[in-house]
Amino acid sequence: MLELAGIGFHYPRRDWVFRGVSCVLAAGTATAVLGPNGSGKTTLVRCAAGLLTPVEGAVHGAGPVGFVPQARGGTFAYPALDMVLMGRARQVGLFRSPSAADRAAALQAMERVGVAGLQARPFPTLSGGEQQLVLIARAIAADAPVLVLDEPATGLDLKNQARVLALLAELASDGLTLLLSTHHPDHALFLADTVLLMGPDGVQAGPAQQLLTAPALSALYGVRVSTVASGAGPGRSIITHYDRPG
Ligand SMILES: Nc1ncnc2c1ncn2[C@@H]1O[C@H](COP(=O)(O)OP(=O)(O)OP(=O)(O)O)[C@@H](O)[C@H]1O
Repeated sequence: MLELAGIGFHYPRRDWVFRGVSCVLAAGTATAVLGPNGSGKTTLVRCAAGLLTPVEGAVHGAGPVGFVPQARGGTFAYPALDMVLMGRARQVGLFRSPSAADRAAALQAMERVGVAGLQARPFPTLSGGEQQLVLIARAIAADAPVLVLDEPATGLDLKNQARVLALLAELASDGLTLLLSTHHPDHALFLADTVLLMGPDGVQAGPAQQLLTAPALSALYGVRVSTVASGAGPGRSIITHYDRPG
């Protein structure tokens, strides 16, 4: 469980990114944050994960949070398995080496995400999508009751997007609390119980099925969007219409 209690944030000497965001994220549910580039999704999920301190309001949570950042290269050439083992820091403790059980948990997380075959590869030599999957495995290996993911599908092909969505749905049904930012309204429709829409007039929180409508998404992104019936998830998919100029 995680609660955002009236949180607001601005960077030093900058305008507010958002204010007054309140939302209760129950165990066993997924919450998706949507909004245009620069609307504050990363800032919000970093506040929720405890990586940034809100300027006003507070984040209440019980227990540790696993965090999946956006994959952006890597400075140190650790093997992918060692990257995932870093997720076990809480279990390993300071000044100790990972146990066989920690290595088994890391490997199991990599298998779940489908990247066990990459375990010996230096992290920076992996493709963007492969790095993203390894970072997801690292957060799963942490065994935290709350998982916060910043655009987890970025850089993933369609099959890996489907794999990650299915895995996240499974983790939510296992009882984890999930919070993710996404540029894919379809993913939010499939996965999320609750959405936070970061619009120019503030942040709207509510049930995904009520807020993810074609008019609301058209207004949020400033493009023509419609919904079609589909067999997947809640039975609706989102179509974006690309207009040629002239
Ligand atoms: N370290 C920082 N210092 C100052 N301003 C920042 C910093 N990080 C982000 N910002 C600004 O805060 C606002 C929100 O940024 P944020 O990265 O949270 O948006 P986002 O919705 O995640 O964007 P995107 O979809 O492009 O990833 C933007 O105007 C951005 O320029």
